[in-house]
Amino acid sequence: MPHIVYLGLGSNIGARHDMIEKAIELIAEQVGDIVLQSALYETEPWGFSSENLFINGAVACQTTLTPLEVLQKTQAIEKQLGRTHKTKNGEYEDRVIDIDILLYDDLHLHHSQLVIPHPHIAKRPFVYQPLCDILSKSTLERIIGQEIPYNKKEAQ
Ligand SMILES: Nc1nc2c(c(=O)[nH]1)N=C(CO)CN2
Repeated sequence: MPHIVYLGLGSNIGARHDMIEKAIELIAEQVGDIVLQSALYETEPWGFSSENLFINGAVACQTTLTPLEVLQKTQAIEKQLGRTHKTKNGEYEDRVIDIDILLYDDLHLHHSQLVIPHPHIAKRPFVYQPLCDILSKSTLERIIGQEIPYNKKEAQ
């Protein structure tokens, strides 16, 4: 039975658009067909300071993998694309590529390595803006059980 996994993508150093595109190609090969793809947005670093703006996007991917298998694949793809480590002292830092699992169908999962839905969707515009390109805000709010402070028309 196929599932739909929503992934968030971000890059703020190097060839940012190329990195995101390359990540999407590898996701299509290793996780499953991309069924929807958001616009790419240039965003201010959120939660830390850096002069390097991010490119953020999101995709919906049809997969037969389990959530933990998706995590293994996306972490392997991050490594393939040159990501060396996740964080330094638990603080955010510049990164060539970041792939986050945002949603997996309407599953709620609490695992030591993985929490789904991604716990910070509702407070991170760089996550919910692209996600709302490919999923209705009301569906997203129903799945996460929280309201999203977002108005697509005002955001143009
Ligand atoms: N704009 C933006 N800010 C961030 C991002 C990101 O992808 N985009 N990722 C972070 C850690 O995951 C921390 N801050």
